[in-house]
Amino acid sequence: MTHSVFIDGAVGTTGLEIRERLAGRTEFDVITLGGDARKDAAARAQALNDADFVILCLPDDAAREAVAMIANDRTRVIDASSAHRVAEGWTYGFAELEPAQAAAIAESARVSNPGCYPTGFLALIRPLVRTGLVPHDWPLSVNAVSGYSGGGKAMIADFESGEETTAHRAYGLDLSHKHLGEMQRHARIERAPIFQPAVAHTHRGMLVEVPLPLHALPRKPSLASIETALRDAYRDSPIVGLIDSEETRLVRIEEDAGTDRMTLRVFGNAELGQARLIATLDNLGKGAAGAAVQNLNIMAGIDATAGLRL
Ligand SMILES: NC(=O)C1=CN([C@@H]2O[C@H](COP(=O)(O)OP(=O)(O)OC[C@H]3O[C@@H](n4cnc5c(N)ncnc54)[C@H](OP(=O)(O)O)[C@@H]3O)[C@@H](O)[C@H]2O)C=CC1
Ligand SMILES: CC(=O)N[C@@H](CCC(=O)OP(=O)(O)O)C(=O)O
Repeated sequence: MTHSVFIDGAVGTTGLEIRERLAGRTEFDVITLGGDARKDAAARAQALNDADFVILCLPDDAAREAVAMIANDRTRVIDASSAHRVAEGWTYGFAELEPAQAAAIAESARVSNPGCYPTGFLALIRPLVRTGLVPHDWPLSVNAVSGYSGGGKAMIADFESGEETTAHRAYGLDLSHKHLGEMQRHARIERAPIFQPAVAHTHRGMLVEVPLPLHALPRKPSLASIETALRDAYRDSPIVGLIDSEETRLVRIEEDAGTDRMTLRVFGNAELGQARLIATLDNLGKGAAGAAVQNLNIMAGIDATAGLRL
């Protein structure tokens, strides 16, 4: 059976990456709009209603508009934007997050892709909260660096034109980044973490870190118990995995760039009771296009890893 898939925003950074992953897939008939039609309301409304699946690779407002244009009960939506990540009636499209999440995605008509930073943060923290090693009210923080493609076409142009020459810049300085809501909601914690994002002068890739003072946590978990909780959570995943970090001395932002996988590592100093958890992923891979294609596969009842770069 062939499913029709309309990519709205197909010439943007995320849209192009999804097209590459779906090229040559016989299960899907990919529809895109070219030229003036790609922003023409009537052409988009028709494509949105004709398709079995729609993948929205648009700014938030345009994504909300696109959803409002769907006037049938058949078309199923995957939204790559941040418009619906904590919205009523939407399933959070992070298949590995909870034991029943992939099944919920498979049944859903409205799936929201996670943000790239929350993908790293939640992968590290949710299993620790679920198992009680980190309490729901613990004051968490997350430090993260992204490649500049995380800012889409506009940021790519800034860095590649030479207008922005920095090696590394911190932002989100008002501590109100748009990813806070989904981090809090889906980690199931009582307060948003202190989030310290930055952009590096590299095209793609991410390094997301959560520091944990183990000595101060109520259960005083060991590094080994943190590692076990994470290993157990992703034991069956071909996409998210914990690697043994004993011999690791450096972690590069590009570690998983160009792939759709995510790698977790636990470092620490047992004597001081301190841990440093690190996730690496590609902002355009598991952070965007890889997750969208994974969700599409799951919703279509196909092997979740089909077409992914692992
Ligand atoms: N880049 C990343 O790493 C990630 C991005 N995302 C999210 O994915 C979405 C897309 O981001 P990204 O690909 O980076 O952004 P880009 O700016 O690269 O692409 C967005 C595309 O949407 C098009 N567009 C804008 N408004 C409309 C409209 N009204 N109708 C039709 N097309 C429209 C733009 O057209 P034009 O070409 O004319 O500007 C552009 O091609 C965003 O919501 C972003 O937040 C999510 C995770 C990671
Ligand atoms: C480097 C950079 O600017 N990154 C983007 C997030 C990219 C991402 O996850 O996209 P969503 O907009 O879909 O959440 C930012 O911080 O706003």
